[in-house]
Amino acid sequence: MFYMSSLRSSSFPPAGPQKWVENFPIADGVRQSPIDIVPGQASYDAGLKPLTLKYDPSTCLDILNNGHSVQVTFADDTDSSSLTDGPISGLYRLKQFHFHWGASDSKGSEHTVAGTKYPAELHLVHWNTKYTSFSEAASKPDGLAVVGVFLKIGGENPNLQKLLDAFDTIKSKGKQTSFENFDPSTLLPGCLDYWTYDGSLTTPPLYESVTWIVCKEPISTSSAQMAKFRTLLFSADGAAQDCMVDNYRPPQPLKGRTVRASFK
Ligand SMILES: NS(=O)(=O)c1cccc(F)c1F
Ligand SMILES: [Zn+2]
Repeated sequence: MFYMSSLRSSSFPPAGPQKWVENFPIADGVRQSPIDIVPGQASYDAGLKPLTLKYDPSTCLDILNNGHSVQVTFADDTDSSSLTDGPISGLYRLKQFHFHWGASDSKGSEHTVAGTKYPAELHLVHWNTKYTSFSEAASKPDGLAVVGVFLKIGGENPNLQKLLDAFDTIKSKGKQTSFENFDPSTLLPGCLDYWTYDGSLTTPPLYESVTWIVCKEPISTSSAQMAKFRTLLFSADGAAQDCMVDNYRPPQPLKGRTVRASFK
């Protein structure tokens, strides 16, 4: 079960990342995410294949404020939107994508690159079809593969704008609206060079079930577009307004893990 409910007031999630270990002891586990990626310490692996991402826009269903992020959900009853190759074996189906961002443009990403924080990070969540569902896969060591894409401040991103235009209708926690025919590949960078390592969900229940695939090249967003993310609320309609910002977990200890690079 994701995002255990809590009696506390709304914040990312109920209590900050420093408190999660109380209810989720795996928070201090051996393969926690995110991490700081140090390019000079990554190992180039010539055996790593390029990513194969095949997304069918007709599988796009809706956009949701789940009280922790904005999430776009996909129909995952067929292989129409999938990830293959890269560091994984088999086929993983796209389930959802969501974002993490900061209260200002100086922070917001979960992974960092040699200590550099980006203003936001996109996560495309896929589950291993050797299992029967996302829920079954979510707790298995090879259950999930998440593609992470950094957002940097630059020109306005017209593809991202399609999402932002829906935000006024999903301002508060629990709001969702139909969102059809969106192609998530329009949010991918031109170059799909990546770093990969074994990690976890970055939010409770923090399952150590994720093969992380973090793209080296960021996509662009404007400062005005980042401001739009910050108009979303952690809080539900009628509750005191709690701006949805800083919904990122800071980097966690590497604990001896190797980060591999698909590029020299
Ligand atoms: N931030 S995250 O990509 O690790 C993530 C969060 C919630 C559910 C997930 F399946 C997931 F992968
Ligand atoms: Zn995420």
